[in-house]
Amino acid sequence: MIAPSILAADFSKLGELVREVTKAGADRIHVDVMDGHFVPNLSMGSVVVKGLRPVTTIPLEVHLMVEDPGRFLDGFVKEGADTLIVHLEVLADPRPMLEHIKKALGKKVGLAFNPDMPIERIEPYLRDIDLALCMTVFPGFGGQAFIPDSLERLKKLRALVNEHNPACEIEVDGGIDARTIGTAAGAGANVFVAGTAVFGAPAGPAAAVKNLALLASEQMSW
Ligand SMILES: O=C(CO)[C@@H](O)[C@H](O)COP(=O)(O)O
Ligand SMILES: [Co+2]
Repeated sequence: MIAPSILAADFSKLGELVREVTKAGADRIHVDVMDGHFVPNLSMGSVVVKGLRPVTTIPLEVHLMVEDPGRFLDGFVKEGADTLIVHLEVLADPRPMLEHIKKALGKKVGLAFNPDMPIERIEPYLRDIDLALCMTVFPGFGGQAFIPDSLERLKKLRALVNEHNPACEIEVDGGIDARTIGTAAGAGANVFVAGTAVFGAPAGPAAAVKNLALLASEQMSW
């Protein structure tokens, strides 16, 4: 599955671009939310989800790179978010929030973690989540290079997901492009966030979505 990240889109044409990737077969839209504290950058809030909701029928997933995600969940749900992804780094005890998103808010829940988080730390929560978001760059900016060590981490994560919750998706985020998507798929990922590789593609976003989906599907042998 391909999840174009709108962080790399031309915001003056956001609706048009989201319509284009939807038509090209994108599976979900990835919305990067940054608070300037958890990551050294600011991005967008629930008003963007509100604007995009009528534009596309595919799910909108919100990647909350914020220190205090609990403050923002209701707002994103109200505006039409389908999946809420929170970072393990900011949660002393993740379970109450994971359960709140799933049971009280009735939304899909993702748990994200940075490239320096030991994979074993995710294991206790795999049964509580719909999606494990393995960062393949340090969060905060689009256009960074995929960290090669991520491949070994993905293999470990795939083994743990298969053992505990095979329905849990493994999403990769950061530096995913035509050169890296195949190896990430081969190592165990099945959802691919791509910002620059979609919205900055010389051939255009629609062609990029189709090409990335093809390259990933050829390598998913696990
Ligand atoms: O969460 C983030 C960055 O913190 C990502 O979702 C980026 O937006 C992906 O951008 P590319 O690396 O694909 O350009
Ligand atoms: Co993201």
